[in-house]
Amino acid sequence: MEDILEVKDLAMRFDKKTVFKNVNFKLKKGSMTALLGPNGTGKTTLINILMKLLVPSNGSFKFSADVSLGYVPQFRNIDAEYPLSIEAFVGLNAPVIKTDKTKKAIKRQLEETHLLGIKDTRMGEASGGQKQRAYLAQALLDNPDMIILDEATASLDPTAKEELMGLIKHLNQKHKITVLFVTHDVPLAKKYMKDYLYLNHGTIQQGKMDEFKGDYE
Ligand SMILES: Nc1ncnc2c1ncn2[C@@H]1O[C@H](COP(=O)(O)OP(=O)(O)OP(=O)(O)O)[C@@H](O)[C@H]1O
Repeated sequence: MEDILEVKDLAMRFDKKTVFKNVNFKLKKGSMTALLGPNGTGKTTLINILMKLLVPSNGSFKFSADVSLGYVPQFRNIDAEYPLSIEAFVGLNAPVIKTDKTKKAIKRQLEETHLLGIKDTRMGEASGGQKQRAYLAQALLDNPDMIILDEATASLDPTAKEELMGLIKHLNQKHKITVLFVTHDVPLAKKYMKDYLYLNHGTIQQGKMDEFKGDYE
């Protein structure tokens, strides 16, 4: 299987503090990888570099040609008063004037993420799992080849976690979407992901998820 991402000698320093260095890895198209590591080891920093929100101090990375990336953040910045409906929120990732084609695409993603029945619910009053699926639907509007989820299951209850992960697995199997999933939840990663990247002590290791033996859980 072809690579979708190649990371070479990546390093990140903030002022004098080196977060990581010599980070090298490749991800295959259609792979499911957990990005693990203790707090503060640079998982979010690495994602921000891949999303081109940060410029690395050293090294380079390359996605395969024409790759479309989707990003699913944690929903923590949505407060109870947030006025938009789930449908309108998903549509934020589309032009303001919605053509019929766009409206259909939004409907399809609401269906895909099991939100169509509650599309008029206000985001502010949606449950954590529903909010997270709305972020996922938003990211899916771009028809991504790869999605990056940053601690998307943190603060969800067990049922919502399983539902989100089931959906991610379905997207991987049905649409061959490559998944990079940042998490602290090793059991969940063992259940749903195939490979791991483990960021610790300033560098990275890669392996098969069922063989992961990190010194933290
Ligand atoms: N803009 C910045 N300026 C200076 N230091 C930063 C900046 N962003 C992150 N850091 C530092 O880089 C280190 C890695 O942070 P990062 O948020 O990437 O870790 P993380 O592995 O995602 O942590 P967590 O699991 O707690 O989310 C931390 O020590 C953090 O304080």
